[in-house]
Amino acid sequence: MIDTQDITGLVLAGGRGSRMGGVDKGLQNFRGLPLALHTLMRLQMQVGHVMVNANRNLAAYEAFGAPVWPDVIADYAGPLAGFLTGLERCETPWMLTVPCDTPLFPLDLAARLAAAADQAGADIAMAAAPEDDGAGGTAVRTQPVFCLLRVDLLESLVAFTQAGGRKIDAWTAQHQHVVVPFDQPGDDPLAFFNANTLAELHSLEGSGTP
Ligand SMILES: Nc1nc2c(ncn2[C@@H]2O[C@H](COP(=O)(O)OP(=O)(O)OP(=O)(O)O)[C@@H](O)[C@H]2O)c(=O)[nH]1
Ligand SMILES: [Mg+2]
Repeated sequence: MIDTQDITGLVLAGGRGSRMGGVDKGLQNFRGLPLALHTLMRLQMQVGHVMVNANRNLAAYEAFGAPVWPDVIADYAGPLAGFLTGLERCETPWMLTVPCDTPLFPLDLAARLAAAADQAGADIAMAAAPEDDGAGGTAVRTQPVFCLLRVDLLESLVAFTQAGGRKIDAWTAQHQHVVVPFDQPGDDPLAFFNANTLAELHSLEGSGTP
């Protein structure tokens, strides 16, 4: 059994935030708190340890009280650069990544990913959730930035990124992985809605979901 206390949660806040006008997304206000702090608190109650990956305004992130690590590879190489940075710093056997722009993510994310990884004997468990399919319906899509992974995959990720790899799916496909759908009765349809623009952030802030 994977003990959720053996998981370190990593808040991914290292992006450019270009669709938000280039602001530091994690520091935008959400229900009275910086978005990344809201995310950190929601993650902290699910796992044993937490840390933050950020590339700007590091002092503001450090004020949250958790360790803050900037990308170990340069030039905003994408979320996988955050995975790599976290794996290098992680001191528990498992790490769970969560992006800072999806503040209503499930309160049972860590527990369900851990249970599925256990059951499948997998090294990686990723969430999947219903999304607009662009044709008036919904389709369940993998949300690869919600990723529980074994920390001993570090060497593999170093090799993948050194060879120029940047796509999360291309890397996870090389390992035993399981996809966990969060589309069960009782699952919040807004849980994986990510705010890429300020308008999206404000609409999420006003939703009834706690
Ligand atoms: N460490 C790190 N994280 C990143 C990078 N790019 C994106 N992310 C993170 O990956 C998650 C998903 O990112 P997106 O919403 O696609 O990108 P973003 O940079 O936040 O915003 P856009 O520039 O508008 O795409 C967010 O949590 C980002 O903080 C990067 O270069 N380095
Ligand atoms: Mg996003």
